[in-house]
Order: sequence, then structure tokens, then C-alpha cells
Amino acid sequence: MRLRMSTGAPRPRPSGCSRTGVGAGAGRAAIALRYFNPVGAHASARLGEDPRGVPENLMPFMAQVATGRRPVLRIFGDDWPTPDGTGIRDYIHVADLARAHVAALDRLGVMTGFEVYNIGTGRGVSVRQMLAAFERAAGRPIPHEIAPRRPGDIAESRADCTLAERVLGWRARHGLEEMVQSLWAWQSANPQGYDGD
Ligand SMILES: O=c1ccn([C@@H]2O[C@H](COP(=O)(O)OP(=O)(O)O[C@H]3O[C@H](CO)[C@H](O)[C@H](O)[C@H]3O)[C@@H](O)[C@H]2O)c(=O)[nH]1
Repeated sequence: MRLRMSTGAPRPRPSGCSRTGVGAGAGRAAIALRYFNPVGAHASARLGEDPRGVPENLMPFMAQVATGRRPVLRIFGDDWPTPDGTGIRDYIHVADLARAHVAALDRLGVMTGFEVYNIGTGRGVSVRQMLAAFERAAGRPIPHEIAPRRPGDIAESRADCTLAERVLGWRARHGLEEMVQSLWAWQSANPQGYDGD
């Protein structure tokens, strides 16, 4: 199954709503930002993602395997209808996501009603492509194995960010290399997360 998301189309799983940021201005205007797959860390390497327990998402899990905190990355299926058989997602650097919020706040000052914007890069990256990029950034191989597909997953998800670009004047600036490099900078400086401080 291939999905190209347009603003207004529902995310394939309701849990996607948990990643939607909502802001309101003067009770008359609201904007929902539909996050795709936020990854990466602050350029200082002092702010990063430190999920509680075992990470469910690809990037924090991959980063923890790279530091040796977890033994192996399980790739959930290599038989998807994608060029390399692994799942494709639209990863967005958290710094770009932050800029999208600033653009949305500016927009709230000049609009009324409710608007929804996709926040991604519009480009799809497979699990294998992400793994290769992260191995380059970390300078080490990341142990991995093929596992069965994860229930509820889809083959591909990508954002159509045309509306955010046209109305908010926002578009992603950071590419894949900056996503993996910033994540690795944070994870290698904080191998046990914040609890390790
Ligand atoms: O250990 C892992 C984790 C993920 N993946 C794969 O990596 C890709 C990205 O997975 P993520 O979990 O990072 O992101 P998803 O977009 O698949 O899922 C996320 O977005 C969903 C909304 O669509 C839900 O919110 C879900 O809980 C949340 O994990 C997928 O192809 C997934 O199968 C692996 O191979 N191994």
C-alpha cells in the first residue's frame, strides 16, 4: 500500500494524532501541524530524544543499538512493495519542526478558523537507507536482522507540504545527513540518555 498524504487526508493510524501540535489565538483561530516522523537533535547535542523504556520508533532504537545499549535493530519486514523492501517514511528534523511552529504562530495572528498543515520534507527514506546513513554518521556498523512486519504498519508515508510552503512560507531545510549526524552527536554524548547525567 502506498500513501501520499495531502492536507485534509487522515493519517493511516489514529495514533498519528498524538504527534499533532495545536495552537490557538484569541479563541478564534487554531492550527494543527501534522508531524510526519520527527528525528534528529538540537545542534548543541544537549537536547535530544530520550524515550522511556524500550523505544518504539526507528531512530531512537537505532541510536541505542549504535551505542551498544541494545544488541540489535530489528527491521520490521523487507518484503514491502518498496524499492528495497523496507518501509518508507518522511523524516523531518526537529529543528525544522520547531521552525514550523514559529511560522504557525505568525499565521495565527492573521487568520481565523481552523487550518491543518503537513510538516515533512516530502521525501521518503527507507529503513535500509536510514540505516546506511546512520552507520556513516556513527562510523560503525549497526547490528540488524530482518523481523516480521509490525502489525498496523504501512509500506510508505510521505507528506505533501505544498500548503505549508505556500501559506506558512515554511519548508524543511535539513536533509538526511543532518538528521543522522545531529542524532548521533546527541546519543553518543548521552549514551544512557538524561538518566546517565
Ligand atoms: O525497531 C524498529 C522500529 C521501526 N521500524 C520501521 O521503521 C519505520 C519507521 O517506524 P517508526 O515507528 O519510527 O514510525 P511510524 O511512522 O511507522 O510509526 C509512528 O507513527 C505512527 C503514526 O502513523 C504511530 O504514531 C506510531 O506509534 C509511531 O511509531 C517503519 O517502516 C517501521 O516498520 C523498524 O524496522 N524497526
